[in-house]
Amino acid sequence: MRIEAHGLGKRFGRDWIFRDLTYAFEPGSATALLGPNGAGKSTLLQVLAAYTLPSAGELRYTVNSRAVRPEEVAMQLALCAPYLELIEELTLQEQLQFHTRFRPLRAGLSPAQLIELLQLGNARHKLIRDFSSGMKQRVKLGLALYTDAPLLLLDEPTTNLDRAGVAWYHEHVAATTAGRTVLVSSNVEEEYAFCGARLLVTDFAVRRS
Ligand SMILES: Nc1ncnc2c1ncn2[C@@H]1O[C@H](COP(=O)(O)OP(=O)(O)OP(=O)(O)O)[C@@H](O)[C@H]1O
Repeated sequence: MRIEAHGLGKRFGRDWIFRDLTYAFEPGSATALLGPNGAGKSTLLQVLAAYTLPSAGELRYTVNSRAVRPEEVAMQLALCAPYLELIEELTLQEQLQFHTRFRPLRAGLSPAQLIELLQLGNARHKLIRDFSSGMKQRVKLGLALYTDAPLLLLDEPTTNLDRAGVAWYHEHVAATTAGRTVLVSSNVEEEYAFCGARLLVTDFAVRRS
């Protein structure tokens, strides 16, 4: 997916979080959205995902030269973010089956195959509620990486992962990002090191005099 932002701005009340952001995110590129806590990385990600309306400027989305309306973007993206919840009352297998009723996985992958890729075969019948925070993060990441979508959004992707989990993340990011438009909102160098482009949100902050 190509995302073109022209003069993009977002404010909450009277406070501008960023302003005058003009940038093109290209298919096959991975971009890190960087900045200190509270800079507006997650807000920018949500505006680009068309989850939140911008306060100024325009966004244009295209997939294979076809224009995509903002309300259609949700079905073209895969997202892993701390504010996105799994369904605690389902088992892992039920969660993946539920997800694939609405969104297919890449390359015809089945929920059972994804459970193997997640290395969570022993937990397939366990309730998500009883998963550790690192196990939940691995499921959220696996669903985002392996959902068939041209836009992949990762917000603080290695949250709660141990060393083995971070290694799993690197292996599966490398296997799934080719050809997609990837945005990573992060403060942790090792989770966005693979990104070829960097966008510092504070470059678009509104200075107060
Ligand atoms: N719905 C909202 N209403 C009002 N202010 C908001 C809202 N969402 C975010 N903000 C404010 O916007 C600013 C940017 O927040 P955001 O979460 O985008 O930052 P961030 O760079 O992702 O931070 P972190 O690194 O801590 O995750 C913060 O000052 C935050 O309080």
